[in-house]
Amino acid sequence: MKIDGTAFRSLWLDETDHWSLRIIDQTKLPWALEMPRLATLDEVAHAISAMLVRGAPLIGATAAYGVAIAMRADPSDHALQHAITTLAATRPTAINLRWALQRMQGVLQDHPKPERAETAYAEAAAICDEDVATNRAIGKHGLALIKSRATAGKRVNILTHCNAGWIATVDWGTALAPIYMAHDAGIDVHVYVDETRPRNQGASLTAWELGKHGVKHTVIVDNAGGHLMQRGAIDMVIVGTDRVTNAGDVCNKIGTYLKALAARDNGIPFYVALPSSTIDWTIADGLTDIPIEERAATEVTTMTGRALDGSIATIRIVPKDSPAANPAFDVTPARLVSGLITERGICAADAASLAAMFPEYRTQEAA
Ligand SMILES: CSC[C@H]1O[C@H](OP(=O)(O)O)[C@H](O)[C@@H]1O
Repeated sequence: MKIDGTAFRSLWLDETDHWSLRIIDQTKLPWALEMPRLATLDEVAHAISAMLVRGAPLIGATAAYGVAIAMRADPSDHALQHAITTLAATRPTAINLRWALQRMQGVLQDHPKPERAETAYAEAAAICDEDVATNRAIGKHGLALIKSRATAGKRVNILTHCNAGWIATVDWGTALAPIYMAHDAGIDVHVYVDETRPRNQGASLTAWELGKHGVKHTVIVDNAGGHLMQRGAIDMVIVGTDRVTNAGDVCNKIGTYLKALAARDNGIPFYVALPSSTIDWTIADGLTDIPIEERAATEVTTMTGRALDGSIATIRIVPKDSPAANPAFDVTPARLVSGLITERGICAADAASLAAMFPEYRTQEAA
């Protein structure tokens, strides 16, 4: 995607030191565009756990380069296992992290040590290029859904939750890819952007992305979505996901389940956009088998933003002695999902449809 006319991916190898990684620090958006360099395994691990980079596919791609950076420092078996273990521990919910690390380990574990670094960088680059192509395909399949609702030039109003845009992936995004393509095709599309407390990925990231691309949008508080659906203001919902089970249960940012319930109650289609790397073929029941990340209470009790004097400030919004809980994801049962927008097409959220669309992945036993 472009930022003020310049083409960007969410991560890239440093222009001078080709072994280190450059990222967009998403904790600084939309106030500042900072692109720090990650040169060590620990710097990559911190960038993922502290959400400088976030979004399931981007977490996986960044971790893949984390393995490559580790291999350049030390290509030993011990260093490879340490890198895999360190990166796997950064965030528990997005399956793309495990998928990418298993892929890197599979390529490297029996590979000659002197060639491990070069091979690791090549595999990480392949993961990134595949992600861009996959998301472009998701966009095209999702575009058809939006087109079907743009009858007679009618504006299509779409609600999305959190950020599943190009900065949650290597490029294009998942839930936002169809929206970008609809906008570029001249369809009158408007997006209601859930702010997405407590990290405000919608207010800070989705709004920033859509604004940079010229897509009409309105930021709303998380609790307004149901009200807008009841009053006919929403034509469809498209969200991203961090993990889908082999039976179609969807794990996504906290609050997604409530939007799915409101959509079902109002007869509004609820779509989930995802690459097949986000499907966990080893589990069926999302409620019992997907680990839900519990993040720091301070993400709930404080807020960070730009003060009116232009400075970046963090303020407390909860009494000092009040405890806070911060589950970062929830699970939407497959029965509430209208369809899964994948790189191979629209798939019903059920085991048979997923197995038919991805026959090579047959349901697997948990590792
Ligand atoms: C394209 S995956 C986007 C997915 O990841 C986000 O989680 P986080 O911001 O915590 O990494 C959110 O659940 C999005 O839907």
